[in-house]
Amino acid sequence: MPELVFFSGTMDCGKSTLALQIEHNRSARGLKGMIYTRDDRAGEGKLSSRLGLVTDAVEAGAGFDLYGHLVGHLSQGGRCDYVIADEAQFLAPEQIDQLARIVDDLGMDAYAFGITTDFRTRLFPGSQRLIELADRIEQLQVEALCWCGARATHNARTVGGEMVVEGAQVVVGDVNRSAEEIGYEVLCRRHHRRRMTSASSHAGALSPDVLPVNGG
Ligand SMILES: Nc1ncnc2c1ncn2[C@@H]1O[C@H](COP(=O)(O)OP(=O)(O)O)[C@@H](O)[C@H]1O
Ligand SMILES: Cc1cn([C@H]2C[C@H](O)[C@@H](COP(=O)(O)O)O2)c(=O)[nH]c1=O
Repeated sequence: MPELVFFSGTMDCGKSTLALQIEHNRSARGLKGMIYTRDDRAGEGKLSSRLGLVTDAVEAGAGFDLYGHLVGHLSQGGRCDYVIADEAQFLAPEQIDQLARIVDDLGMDAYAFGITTDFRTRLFPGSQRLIELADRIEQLQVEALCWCGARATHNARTVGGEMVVEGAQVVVGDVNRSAEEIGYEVLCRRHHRRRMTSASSHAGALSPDVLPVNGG
């Protein structure tokens, strides 16, 4: 049975890398995928991973009909065996419904990748709809870590180095940005609640470079 699968996690946990791996493995066996994305950091019509891989994709902007686009592609003799949608948190709920329709009416697997919650710990509308509709929700195996070493479960936004909890829901950006820029950092819930980023906690590396000197 074809499935709508939501691969979710924090920023920087390897979602786009997995999307590219799924695409690579299927196309290596002669299958054809349709890749959608929206507002990738690498620019319009790109699906990029921090590991340096990037591929072309169809930009699914506001009002773009994924189901209609795919039916148009097929009716012009194009082939498609599966669908990938990256940055799916940015898709509108009706676009997620279109993904579900692709699965049910066209009989294709659809793999959606995205973060679940925003910097305020609120669901993105697209992610909420995926949670409502997906056949399966998969958490990525490679966990991103908070500066304290716990599993990172939340995304923090920083402005001028300070964590903020107010602002526009969508601001395209990245982790490890300089303090002057708008940036993001993944945190565990405890430190997100306490608004403690690695900078504000003065956290060093998780593993100290120098062993503690024994007083004797
Ligand atoms: N220099 C590197 N060496 C090894 N792995 C890296 C490196 N840079 C990034 N990564 C891996 O890539 C992951 C981020 O992948 P990416 O697909 O861009 O994440 P996401 O799409 O979830 O934001 C990091 O969690 C890390 O595991
Ligand atoms: C938390 C949060 C993130 N974003 C943006 C920042 C990035 O452009 C993407 C996430 O991409 P990734 O490949 O998963 O790192 O989302 C945002 O707009 N609003 C937020 O609250």
